[in-house]
Amino acid sequence: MLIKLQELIAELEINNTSGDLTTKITGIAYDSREVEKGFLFVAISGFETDGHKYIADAIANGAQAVIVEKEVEDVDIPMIKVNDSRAALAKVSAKFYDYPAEELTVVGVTGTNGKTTTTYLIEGVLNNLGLETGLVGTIKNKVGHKEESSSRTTPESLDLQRMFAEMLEDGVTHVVMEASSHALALDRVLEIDFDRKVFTNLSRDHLDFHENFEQYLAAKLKLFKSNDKPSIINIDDSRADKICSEIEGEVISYGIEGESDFSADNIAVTAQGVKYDLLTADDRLEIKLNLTGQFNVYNSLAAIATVASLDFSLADIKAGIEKISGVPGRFELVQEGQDYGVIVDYAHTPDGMENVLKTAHECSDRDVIVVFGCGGDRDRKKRSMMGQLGVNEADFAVVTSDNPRSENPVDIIAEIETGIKDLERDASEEYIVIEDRGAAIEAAVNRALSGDVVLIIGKGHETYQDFGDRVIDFDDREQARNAIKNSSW
Ligand SMILES: CC(=O)N[C@H]1[C@@H](OP(=O)(O)OP(=O)(O)OC[C@H]2O[C@@H](n3ccc(=O)[nH]c3=O)[C@H](O)[C@@H]2O)O[C@H](CO)[C@@H](O)[C@@H]1O[C@H](C)C(=O)N[C@@H](C)C(=O)N[C@H](CCC(=O)O)C(=O)O
Ligand SMILES: Nc1ncnc2c1ncn2[C@@H]1O[C@H](COP(=O)(O)OP(=O)(O)OP(=O)(O)O)[C@@H](O)[C@H]1O
Ligand SMILES: N[C@H](CCC[C@H](N)C(=O)O)C(=O)O
Ligand SMILES: [Mg+2]
Repeated sequence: MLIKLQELIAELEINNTSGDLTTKITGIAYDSREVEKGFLFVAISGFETDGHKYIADAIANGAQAVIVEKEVEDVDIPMIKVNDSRAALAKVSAKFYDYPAEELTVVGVTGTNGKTTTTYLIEGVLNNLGLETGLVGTIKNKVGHKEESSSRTTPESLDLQRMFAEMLEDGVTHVVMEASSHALALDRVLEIDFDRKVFTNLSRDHLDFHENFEQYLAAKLKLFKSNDKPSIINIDDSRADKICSEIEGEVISYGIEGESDFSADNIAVTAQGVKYDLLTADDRLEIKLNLTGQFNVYNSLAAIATVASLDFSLADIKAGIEKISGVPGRFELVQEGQDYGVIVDYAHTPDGMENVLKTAHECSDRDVIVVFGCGGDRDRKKRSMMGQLGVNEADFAVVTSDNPRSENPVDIIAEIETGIKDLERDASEEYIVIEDRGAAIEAAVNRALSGDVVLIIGKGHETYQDFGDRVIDFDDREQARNAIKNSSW
């Protein structure tokens, strides 16, 4: 593909340019290491380093032009100076791939918890309706006929536009994607005109990145303010009113507590799934999900409301959603014939942890043993809160390591324990610390008695453990399976 630089930058707000703008561009990169001959390099001032430092590397790799947001001297390829390189990247990427999102029906899901699950449910239902679907999110990216592994929840704008273009080529008509707060704040989804926008819930997370809760909310709000297409909103969330007040288009509400367009009644939770009556203005319909927990009633209501708003019948939606067997690493049961439950879940926020512990108790009247840690280089304040939840909401906790990244796992665990030590009672007998995650899972499994539930949370579908300087293969489900086999059971 070849495009004139002039055309590529036509929609940008430009401060000044230098060099020949009729130069032909063969591709775009925001990382100098990805630049190939004839590429446009977009220099971004990052959090860790600064793309402007790598312009010479980009040129050495074949860059034909560069977009900058800072004054740079001695660059002898065409240069375009803008105010905001990330926004410029989103715009040139959409242009380069000829605005593929405009040809697709794009559903964006945001919220602290439940994005992945809700996108899987929506995509699963649409797929069951016979549509060609694409999926972009934490677990994987389904790009037309192929699957790509995912390193982030929402990819960079350039990567997203490339995926959309490939999806279109493969005949995809509907794309369901997670829109993380990072993506919204960093303009990764800037040039996407979402057809439906879904809000799951808001609780604390990522307060290492967003300065405070209000900024976190503001990032999420960007999705709903982006256009006047319908928004599907969880009306039971305490921020729903604020979000609805900012929405210009139609609001379709769902919830369990308040009055809403899509609500649930007669909820019955078991380890295998949850059953409820779906209520709309015109219908009452029993829904039997293979996913469990009250939180999945919310996720499924969001999915049903979204697909219904795209003019599909509730009967077809029910048939589709009931076929979905589960989402990898989300309340995933590990069964090796043992007489106690072992569940792997991705809860990694206080809210997610509380919900999942509540659900585990609903599935068993015996003890719930939780295994958890907290990720390094992420929100530190949640650590003590999760420590308290571990001993307060479970019958026994095994505190361990998650992905320590650049931090020392011992320090992270100490911060988790601070919450426990702050409690008025002496909770020292209610938990143990085992830093090695595999050994922690083994200890929890060995402790389980008939009917108990071992809940291993935080890593869900992840198949690695990130120690910063090395990443090892690690899968909670596999570890649990081996621990069960090796136990006296
Ligand atoms: C905080 C954050 O989101 N950071 C993202 C951001 O990094 P940054 O701005 O700090 O980049 P940087 O490392 O300083 O580098 C600056 C620029 O120089 C470039 N560079 C760098 C080195 C070099 O040799 N040549 C070169 O050109 C880089 O490609 C970059 O464009 O832009 C980078 C390029 O797109 C991203 O890779 C990086 O994601 C990091 C890896 C990350 O961990 N992000 C996480 C926190 C994230 O985005 N999480 C959300 C939410 C998760 C959820 O709750 O589901 C997600 O959507 O996944
Ligand atoms: N609607 C919900 N409300 C609260 N907790 C939920 C909800 N849905 C899922 N959870 C819990 O949060 C965990 C993560 O769920 P999911 O992966 O669907 O969320 P996510 O928003 O995609 O997370 P991430 O931001 O890390 O990608 C689940 O394993 C479950 O414990
Ligand atoms: N997408 C989230 C997932 C966190 C999962 C947990 N295992 C951790 O590593 O903290 C993040 O990158 O913040
Ligand atoms: Mg996700």
